[in-house]
Amino acid sequence: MVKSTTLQIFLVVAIVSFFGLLVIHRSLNIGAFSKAGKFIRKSVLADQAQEEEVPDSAGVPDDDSESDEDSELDGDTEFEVGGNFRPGSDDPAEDTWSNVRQRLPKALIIGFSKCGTTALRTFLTLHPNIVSPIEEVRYFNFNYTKGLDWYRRQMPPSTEDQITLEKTPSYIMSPIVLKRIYLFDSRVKLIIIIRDPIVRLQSQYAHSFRNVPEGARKPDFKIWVKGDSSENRITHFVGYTKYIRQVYDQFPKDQILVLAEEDFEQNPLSVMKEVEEFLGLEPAFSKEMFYFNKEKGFYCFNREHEFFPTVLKMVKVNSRTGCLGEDKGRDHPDIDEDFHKELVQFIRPHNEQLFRLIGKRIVWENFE
Ligand SMILES: Nc1ncnc2c1ncn2[C@@H]1O[C@H](COP(=O)(O)OS(=O)(=O)O)[C@@H](OP(=O)(O)O)[C@H]1O
Repeated sequence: MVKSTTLQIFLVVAIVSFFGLLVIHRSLNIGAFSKAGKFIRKSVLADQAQEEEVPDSAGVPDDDSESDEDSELDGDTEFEVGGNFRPGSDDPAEDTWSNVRQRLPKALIIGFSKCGTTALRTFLTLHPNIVSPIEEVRYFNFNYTKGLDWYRRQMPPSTEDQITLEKTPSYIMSPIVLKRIYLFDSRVKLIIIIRDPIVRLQSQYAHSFRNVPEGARKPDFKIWVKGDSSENRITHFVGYTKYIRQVYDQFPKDQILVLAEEDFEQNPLSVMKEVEEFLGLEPAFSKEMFYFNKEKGFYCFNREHEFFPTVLKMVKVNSRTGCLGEDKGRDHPDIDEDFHKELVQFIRPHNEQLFRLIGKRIVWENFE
């Protein structure tokens, strides 16, 4: 009798405790937390799956173009919400705020590596109507299978009146990639920057052997340039005509702007104004935005300019000097006189073809 009463009491206490705990659990919304946990884990896994390296199915030749990752910089490279977002009003109720989102590019810098593409992209972000991701996204060649939504998510937030600009100089190397870009947006604006082919070779050489310790032997420039039959660097680095013709074959000419690194290096403002007009933007660039840094030997950002703090969120620059990192502006190798003559003689007819194609002549010191 006593035993059964104890058992009954025990059962009642157990049932009451069970329901009590259930109520507490619900009221604390623990279930919702664990659901949220599951959701977050799922999203992370999905993101990880998307981040996995996808082999290049387009067979795009590797031009050994440099990733920005190895820059030695001390600038603030974090995006803040808004990136280049400069709302006209501080009032969040204003319409502008609700328009802020990540948008696909309307303009691309598609080539060529070692021709000032980083400096061009970086300086262009000074325009209040241009936003640009800090890294080369390489969507149309190496990350194509990740899909457009992934591509969009690599872009900084922007407002409706801002243009998103992406630069991946290796896009120009493959007609398959150009076709993909056309299918993505047949009206996209394309910017191409070229450089004296001999200087470009020197720049690539300096980049390729950047990690060889001081005093250690580097391969001879001439041997490196000639390579073996499968890797003739002259064909690869001098073939502007072939690659630009492929762009002209795919896109209307008025969507393509060809610039010269030499013009940009010596007078960034005039080149940037040309880009501004090409993109149909209101004039915003001014000479006060830059200064020539003698030590660096290049134009750099003027840190005093009111736009500089905004730009710092989108670019990798040295926040002390406003210059690009040490990976830009490297020392170039000397060229033996006879080999220089040989190069000039070989490349000159290619240049003439190029000038005819783009409809303008460029003054290249090595060919004067
Ligand atoms: N303002 C300014 N600051 C620094 N560097 C400048 C600038 N303007 C043009 N350049 C030249 O840009 C060259 C690098 O070109 P890219 O940025 O296209 O190289 S990469 O393909 O993205 O690696 C780089 O080549 P190297 O001199 O061989 O390093 C520079 O000469």
